[in-house]
Amino acid sequence: MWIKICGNTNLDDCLLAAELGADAVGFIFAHGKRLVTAERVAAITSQLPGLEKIGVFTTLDYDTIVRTVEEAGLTGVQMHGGPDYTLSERLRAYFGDAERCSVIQVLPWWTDRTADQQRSQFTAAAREVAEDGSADAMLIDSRTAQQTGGTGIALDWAAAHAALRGLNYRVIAAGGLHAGNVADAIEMMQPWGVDISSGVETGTPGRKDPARLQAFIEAARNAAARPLASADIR
Ligand SMILES: O=C(O)c1ccccc1NCC(=O)[C@H](O)[C@H](O)COP(=O)(O)O
Repeated sequence: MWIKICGNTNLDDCLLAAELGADAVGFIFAHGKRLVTAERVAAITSQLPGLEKIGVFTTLDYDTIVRTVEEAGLTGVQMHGGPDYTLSERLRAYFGDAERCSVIQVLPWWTDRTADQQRSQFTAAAREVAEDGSADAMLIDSRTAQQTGGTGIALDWAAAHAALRGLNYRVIAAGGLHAGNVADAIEMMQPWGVDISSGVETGTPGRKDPARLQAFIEAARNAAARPLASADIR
């Protein structure tokens, strides 16, 4: 199970995430409570060996993304403004393989719409990401009319899983996860990875709570090690 801790703003939280066994840390280059600059992130990533460093973008501007990846020392891009297949392909062509820079396409799950209202559009978008093939994974995240990401709201994992059925592609589950619900999310969605931000914070957005961080990573690792109760393995 690939585990990403998102919305970081300081080195200490990233070092702790690495020590506790996270695979990736994320930084938000989009307006909101956890916005960071490339300069600030460069000071963090230069002291973080061996961990994936993912930049989260709502912009679809190719030049801005490439420049930020290079200035901030990132190893991956999470595209919250799309999906945009042309941009994904251009980033893949520029950076080469995922070793240099992975590309994650975000598919929104609208928490203010029912599963029936969004299923067909969601499934069509997921199929397009899979058929296009230029992204390394698709990340399913809660979206509201007000917030593009970092909502802290859980989505309907079973409905999302059903809408993704038959797709042979890496899926990352996100949106409102925490130590108490990640096992259910893993059981119901059967993702390749999980991503969290708000659920490992207590007060200030962008500051991670060590106890919550540890509890989340342990819960995700334990859940991933258990055989699935459901026989429905994608
Ligand atoms: O966190 C933000 O402020 C943000 C703003 C715009 C786009 C994405 C943003 N965050 C992305 C994430 O932190 C995570 O990838 C994901 O949304 C999970 O967040 P959470 O529900 O808080 O666990």
